[in-house]
Amino acid sequence: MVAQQAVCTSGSRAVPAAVASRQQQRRRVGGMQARRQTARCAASIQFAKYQGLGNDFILVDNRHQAEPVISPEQAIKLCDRNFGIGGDGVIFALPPSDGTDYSMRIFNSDGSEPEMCGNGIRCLARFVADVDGSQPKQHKVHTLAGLIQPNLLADGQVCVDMGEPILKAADVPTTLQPTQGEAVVQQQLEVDGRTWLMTCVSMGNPHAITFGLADGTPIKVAELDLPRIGPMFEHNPVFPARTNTEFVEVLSPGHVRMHVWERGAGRTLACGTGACATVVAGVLEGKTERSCQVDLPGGPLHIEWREADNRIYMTGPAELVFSGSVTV
Ligand SMILES: N[C@H](CCC[C@H](N)C(=O)O)C(=O)O
Repeated sequence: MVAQQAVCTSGSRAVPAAVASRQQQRRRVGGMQARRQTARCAASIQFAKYQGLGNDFILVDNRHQAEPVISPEQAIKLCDRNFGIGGDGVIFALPPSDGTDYSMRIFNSDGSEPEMCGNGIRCLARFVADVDGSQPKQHKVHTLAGLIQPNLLADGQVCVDMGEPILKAADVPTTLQPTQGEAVVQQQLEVDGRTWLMTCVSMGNPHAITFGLADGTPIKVAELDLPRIGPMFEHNPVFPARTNTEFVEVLSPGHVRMHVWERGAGRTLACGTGACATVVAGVLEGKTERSCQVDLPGGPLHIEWREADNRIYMTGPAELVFSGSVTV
């Protein structure tokens, strides 16, 4: 995206001399302001494109300053797949906080800022290790969802300690009524003229998971019309912060298939926090084991909701696609 130059084109109609010279003066000043504006705004930014199961991100090493060098509005343009670099979001490595190695922030492709991104933090850990030339090891990352710890494995995969799930309805957040203590499990929700059974889980960001309808009809992911029904869940008033929505088909207690409509990014090929939330929901609903393979359109993630510490561990890939520079 090249910085916009203000281009003034003056009409060819005749005007009185006094007015013409005032107009000429204004044009001169305007031109200088435009050049100054362009000079002030234009900056060439180095980036790298990474993807985790096709959930792709523009990564920026922003550890030299606390504020992201790209604004949410610029992130929208950079994520555009025709007029920009293309991506599901922009992720920043920022200076450390509270004794961590670095911090993470992310802007979705709609410019909104989520608390956390599972595929994204795998990509970020790989990116930082590539930039620093460091060996595989555990990173401590400060995020809006708290401390998250990606571990770069020797086989190239990344295993992330995603912390504990948040189940209290008000903290997801959702206004759906709890059904199991403070948790919303298989609660009914009318969408698109059908009654869905929803389980709500936060991984720092909100997720609404459904395995099927109240009449017992199970999800068949191949039959979903996500572009049509996804926004009906994302913007539903029972989700005050909007929501990511996961549609899950059970293949076996240790193996599910999941398609996702993401808050602020729409249909993506994979969602790491969504896969974690899916396994939590599956266990709460008695449909899956705590250790489960989640098949997404972009590929599989392995998720374990460890009983011993109540923490969720996600293992999957993170790969460099290309790097470059962009003027914003
Ligand atoms: N769109 C999500 C953030 C990205 C999550 C997803 N890409 C992941 O891998 O967890 C939200 O607004 O909560």
